[in-house]
Amino acid sequence: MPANALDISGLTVRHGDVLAVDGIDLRIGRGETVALLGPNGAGKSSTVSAVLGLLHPAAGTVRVLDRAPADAVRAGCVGAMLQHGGLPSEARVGEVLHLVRRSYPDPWPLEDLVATTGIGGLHARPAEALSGGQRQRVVLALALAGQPPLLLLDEPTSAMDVEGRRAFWTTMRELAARGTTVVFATHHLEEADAVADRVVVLAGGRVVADGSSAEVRSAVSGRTVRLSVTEDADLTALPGVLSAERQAGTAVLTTTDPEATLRVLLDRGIPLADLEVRGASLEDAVLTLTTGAAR
Ligand SMILES: Nc1ncnc2c1ncn2[C@@H]1O[C@H](COP(=O)(O)OP(=O)(O)OP(=O)(O)O)[C@@H](O)[C@H]1O
Repeated sequence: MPANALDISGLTVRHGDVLAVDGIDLRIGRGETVALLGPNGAGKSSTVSAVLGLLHPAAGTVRVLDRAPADAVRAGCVGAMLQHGGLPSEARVGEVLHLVRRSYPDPWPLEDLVATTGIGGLHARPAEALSGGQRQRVVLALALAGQPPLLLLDEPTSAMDVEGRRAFWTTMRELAARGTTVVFATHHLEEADAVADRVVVLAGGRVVADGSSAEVRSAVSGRTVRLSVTEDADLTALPGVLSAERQAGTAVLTTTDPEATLRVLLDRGIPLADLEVRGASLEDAVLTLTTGAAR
């Protein structure tokens, strides 16, 4: 059995004149749950498309479970949810599910699949009559129908409500616990933080960070200090402070030395009302890492 679910070397993807992916190397081991993060246009979807064999790289190689992408897909090793994944509009959900399950040698048992993806009650519904979130759940069911060892998900929860998202990530955690490799692109950084054991940050078609969420967050120095302040509070020349903003009576300070900053605030007689000190969030880290890196 191959050790890696994905082996990407020097992957370069062009769409006409646009260099979407600029020579990335990425190895993802079996059973990992990996979030692909980065701003619009960073190259996440293009990478996913190359892994699915939907486009030809301009350079580099992609191996999926030690096979060429199209072979891996044909062998039923990959389940995918794409941003623009279509469903035949007039076909009923039950029919599509039946057809897709039938094409796999060892399909996911129907009742369990329906319960897991929360699509009970949608069987007789034509695809065109589904809400955005329902459609995403049906597409998930289709992606899981063959019990693939690798799941590739491009913004899978973008149309789901809070409950749908929670259920979705619970399913993903269960799949990961069973050894499924899950690779997902998202703009919901709190989901990546909670679910992924590794995050890969892309910007301008390159990998700008790769590690656990804690590692990526720690690459960004600075803590955020928030406190309620009056208009005349002097926030100038505070030690350690990289940036200071006021937002409707709240001061937001980014500082490399919260203790020194707070000591001087106290010396100036500024009360530490509603004080909150926190480390960089994944969102702060991704913003810092990708600002200026995108083309
Ligand atoms: N079919 C296409 N034709 C021309 N340019 C494209 C095409 N698809 C993507 N691009 C360009 O390639 C670059 C990378 O796009 P890609 O969709 O891979 O980024 P992304 O990180 O998935 O972005 P998003 O978060 O907005 O989905 C962008 O500059 C985009 O405009």
